[in-house]
Amino acid sequence: MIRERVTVPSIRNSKVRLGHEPISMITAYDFPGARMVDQAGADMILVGDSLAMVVLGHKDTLSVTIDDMVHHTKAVAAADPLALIVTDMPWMSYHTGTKDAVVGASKLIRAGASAVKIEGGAIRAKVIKAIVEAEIPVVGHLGLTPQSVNKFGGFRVQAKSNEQAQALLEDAKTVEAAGAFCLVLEAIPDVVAKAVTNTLSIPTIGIGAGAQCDGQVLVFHDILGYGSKKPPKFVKRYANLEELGIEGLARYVKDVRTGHFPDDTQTYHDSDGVISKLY
Ligand SMILES: Nc1nc(=O)c2c([nH]1)NC[C@@H]1CN(c3ccc(C(=O)N[C@@H](CCC(=O)O)C(=O)O)cc3)CN21
Ligand SMILES: CC(C)C(=O)C(=O)O
Ligand SMILES: [Mg+2]
Repeated sequence: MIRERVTVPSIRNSKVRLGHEPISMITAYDFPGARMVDQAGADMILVGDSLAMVVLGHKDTLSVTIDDMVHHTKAVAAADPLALIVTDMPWMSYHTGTKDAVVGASKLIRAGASAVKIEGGAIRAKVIKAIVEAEIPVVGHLGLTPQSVNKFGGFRVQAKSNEQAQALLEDAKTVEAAGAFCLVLEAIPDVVAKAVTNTLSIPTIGIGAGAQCDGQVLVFHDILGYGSKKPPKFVKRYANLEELGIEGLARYVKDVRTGHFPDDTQTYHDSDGVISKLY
């Protein structure tokens, strides 16, 4: 089967209950990463603000700016993936008013994203609406919204009480009504994600939200075992890139030290014999 370019309408229509297979989404932050994700056949690439943590080594996602997200979106878009590129609106790029939010979102679109992602429910309805009205597709994000880390007092599983679960369902309806075309659900009990998935007509994409969502997303570095920090419970590791990488790098270091690199195949010669005496 020839893979087609993934579009916003094709994702919007991908509810599992309508017979579609689950949506697969993976983060990428640069050109080689985007190539790998696209060649793996993922439907969507998320240029996540998790970039702050997994690429830059910071303790949370609050340090990255709209300019950082533009920079990395350009690198991902340079891979010209068939997967749909969604870029996170970073912290404080949509909290200061709808105009700032729309201008910020437009920068991400000009950098090569096809949609932007916004964390939060009812409190962000106005801003989601404004961006959608500017004809920029929006992905919602509820549950463990990492930009709320200081409010939550850490990266904690959300919607664990009946009251909070009901509030999350209401937020999800509000995000859909505001015009989002899909919704990420992060670190919530599976029963809550199931209720949201069954209630909404836009697809849900889970990360630590159980198997009932219309899709799944994980961080590139978590899937590949690239980066040494302990990943969250919801991660399944499919490779150990760090181990593989260290092994390759160590062989290079050893070859340099023992004089086995470079050899003739990696060396240029004066093949025309024109270089005689050099002083
Ligand atoms: N590598 C990585 N993977 C991610 O999925 C990810 C990031 N970084 N950075 C941005 C956010 C932050 N995320 C996180 C980070 C930590 C936990 C975590 O430690 N969770 C605990 C449960 C905490 C509790 O509720 O008590 C766990 O053990 O899973 C969860 C999500 C998800 N995102
Ligand atoms: C974890 C996903 C959903 C995300 O927002 C990110 O990678 O920044
Ligand atoms: Mg994010």
